[in-house]
Amino acid sequence: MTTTKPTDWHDAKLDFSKDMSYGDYLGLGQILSAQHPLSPNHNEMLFIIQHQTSELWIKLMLHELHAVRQQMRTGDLPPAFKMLSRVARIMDQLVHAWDVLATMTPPEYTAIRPYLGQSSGFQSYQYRELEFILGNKNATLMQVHLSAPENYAKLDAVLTTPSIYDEAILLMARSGLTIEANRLQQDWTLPMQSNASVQAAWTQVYKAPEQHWALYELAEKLVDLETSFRTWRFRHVTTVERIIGFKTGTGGTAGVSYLRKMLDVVLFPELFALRTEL
Ligand code: HEM
Ligand SMILES: N[C@@H](CC(=O)c1ccccc1NC=O)C(=O)O
Repeated sequence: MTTTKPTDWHDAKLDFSKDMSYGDYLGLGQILSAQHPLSPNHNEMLFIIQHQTSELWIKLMLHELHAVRQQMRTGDLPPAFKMLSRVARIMDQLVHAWDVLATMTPPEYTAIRPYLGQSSGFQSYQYRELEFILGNKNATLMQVHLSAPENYAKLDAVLTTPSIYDEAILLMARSGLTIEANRLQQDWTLPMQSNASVQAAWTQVYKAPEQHWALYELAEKLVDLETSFRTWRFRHVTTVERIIGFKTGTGGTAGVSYLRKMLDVVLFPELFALRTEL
């Protein structure tokens, strides 16, 4: 008769007919059956999983940033700092993810591209929400989402309310720093515009950090996040140029030249401009 020797996994639970398992908890049935390549090309699985994992990480960034915005409204900054650090590390992870996608060569992608139709990352509502909640508002781009009312409503709620950066400015005003009244009651759907009183207030913070420590720390967390985001944009455009050259985008933009313009976006303009004054 053979006897089983006790091992490190001897007491491991093996029967999940009645109990919640790993896959049940994580909803793996749904997640792992959501890859549906349309082309016969081997590399399409990479393309799909790269985008799906990016969207999952963006979902987590949004989850964190909505909580950050709430904590900023109530003035509870230490938990917000921790969440902002997490968001910046997620963005760094997405920066490194470009290395995986860059293993796809132009002929490999060319075999997949005709199957993508007019779909494009340009239509990612989570990505647009990420831009909006950080302050890069663009009301025109809402049109893309008219055909999906639930996504439209969520995006509209973020478009029409103060961004994380607006909340930082409101917080500065509540802390006694002088901010122009117009900037505190503006139309929140407007694109980012630099404001002299905001820059002057941040400059005061940076010139006397010990008097404004929480705002100082918040500012540096935002600069960290913007730095990671800029790196993501840069890796996107360089990876795209490497794979499709200067072809127009499936989403209808000029492609690389559109993405290059996006490198000029500054999410928190005064935080960068003030550095010249220090
Ligand atoms: C082979 C890989 C990729 C190519 C060739 C590519 C190409 C492009 C192009 C040409 C655009 C401009 C819009 C258009 O006309 O289509 C665009 C936009 C965009 N792509 Fe990609 N992309 C790639 C991978 C990715 C990945 C992995 C993500 C991650 C989620 C992504 C997210 C986006 C987003 C969010 C936009 C909109 C950017 C904005 O409006 O600022 N792309 N992409
Ligand atoms: N805009 C890309 C297509 C593309 O990359 C894409 C298509 C469908 C789903 C996600 C995509 N990724 C990012 O834009 C292109 O022009 O090739």
